This record gives sequence, structure tokens and C-alpha cells, in this order.
Amino acid sequence: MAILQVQGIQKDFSGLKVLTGVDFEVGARERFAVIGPNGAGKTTLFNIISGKFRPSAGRVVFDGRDISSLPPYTRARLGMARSFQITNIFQRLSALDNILAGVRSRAGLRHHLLRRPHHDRDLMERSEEILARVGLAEQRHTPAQELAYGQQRALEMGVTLSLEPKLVLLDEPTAGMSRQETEDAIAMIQRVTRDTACVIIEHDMNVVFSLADRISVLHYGVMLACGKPEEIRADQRVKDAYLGEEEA
Ligand SMILES: Nc1ncnc2c1ncn2[C@@H]1O[C@H](COP(=O)(O)OP(=O)(O)OP(=O)(O)O)[C@@H](O)[C@H]1O
Repeated sequence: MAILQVQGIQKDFSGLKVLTGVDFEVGARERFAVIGPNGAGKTTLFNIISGKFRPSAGRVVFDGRDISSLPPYTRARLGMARSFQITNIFQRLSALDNILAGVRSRAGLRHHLLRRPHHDRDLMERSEEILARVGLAEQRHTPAQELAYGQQRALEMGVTLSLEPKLVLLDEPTAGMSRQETEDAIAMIQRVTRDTACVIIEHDMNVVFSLADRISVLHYGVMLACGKPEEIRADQRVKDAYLGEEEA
């Protein structure tokens, strides 16, 4: 079953038609990427999925429910997580404590004076497991602010995972990263999105081809093509759209 259905989405900004009818579905364990040249409308589409913008027409259905008019925090509570920004972490807390905070909030536990958080073995185990999954086991006691940039983004991904989302939204996950950091990030995203759906908005074709199960190409507000990576790679319209941009 599809976890996300994007149906007939249109978006105008004071008369400027940025999206003119976008449709796609994302399966419960599918990594789905949206690519497109600058100004294609990717960020706008992302903001409509996450709830920052309302569509001018069309609907967003998440887990069988029309969420088009719900605010971002309600979407988050339903299991839609926007990730890979470093704004969601507590800089002074250790990597482990950042994850533990998420795990505890997910478990619905309240901080209790009589109960020291680290004594709850299940929550600790779960936190350690998530840390290992995002590749930060050795940095467990390092304050977030002392982690390298790529590691901070990995930690943020761990915090996202601690909330057990059904869908992870990634906005240009490797932007600002070196080549090595990009490779590490791709491997990590593959690892951590094994059991969830994922929508990735990305400018970099190489990142998308190594990550996505399916790719859609947005071009001037419409979906130019949608398919498996090899289909997209072979698609003449896609080549034209990207070559056109490179020549420009
Ligand atoms: N809030 C807004 N008000 C008016 N126009 C907007 C707004 N947001 C985006 N646009 C316009 O919509 C078009 C698509 O922008 P968008 O940021 O969605 O593209 P993008 O594909 O994400 O591009 P990039 O890869 O450069 O981030 C652009 O022409 C942009 O100027």
C-alpha cells in the first residue's frame, strides 16, 4: 500500500504557476526521489508534502488520510519526519543523550526526578542501536557541538529515527558536503531508511541514482518522467532537460 499519495497538486504564487498538476505515490518501504533543474518547483513540492505550504489545488494523502489541510506538527505526529537538518539537535548534549531524548519522548516517558534516564535499559539499548545505525557509536559521549558537520547531520537522522517515522522527508541531504561526506551520507541514508518510506528532493543526479528505488523528474512544474533509475537515465526528455540546463 502507498504511504504517500500526491494527487493533482498545483501551486500558484500570486499568479505564477509553480506546480501545474503533480501526481505520484510512494510505497511503504520505497525510497522515492524528486529531481529537477533549478527553479523546477522541488522545494515548493516538498513544502506542500511537509505542510509548510497549502496547495492551490490537489491533495496529499498520508497513510490513507487526507492531510492537505493539517499543519506540519500534526503531520509529524502522524509519522512524517523531515530530516537531515542540524537544527533539531541539542548542541550541548552528547550524541547518545540526543538520541535518548527522542527515544524517551517516543516512549511517552516524562523526565522523572526519582528515575535517572540512563537506568532504563530498554531505552538505552534502543538508543545505542540507533547510534550504531547512523555510524556514531564511537562518538556516543561527544557533545553534538563537537561533532563534524556530516556527523551532526547523521545525529539528526538518528533523532528522526528515534521517533519511528513512517515517512522520512529529505531535502537535499548532501548539500554542502564534501565528496567523502556525500558517500558516507548516501550509505547511511540507505541503512536508516531500510524499514521506512523516504522522499528525497535533490539537485544532484549522482546522489539520486545511488539512493532511489524510483525517481521522478520535475521540470517547470510538471512531472516530466517517473520510473526506476535505469529508465530515467535512458529517458531522452530527461537528458534534454538536464543538458539544456548545463548548456545554459
Ligand atoms: N514563496 C514564494 N513566492 C513566490 N515565488 C516563489 C516562492 N517560492 C518559490 N517561488 C518560485 O517558484 C519557482 C520554483 O521554486 P522552487 O524553490 O520550488 O524550485 P526548486 O526546484 O526547489 O529550485 P532549486 O533547485 O533552485 O532549489 C521559482 O520560480 C521560485 O522563484
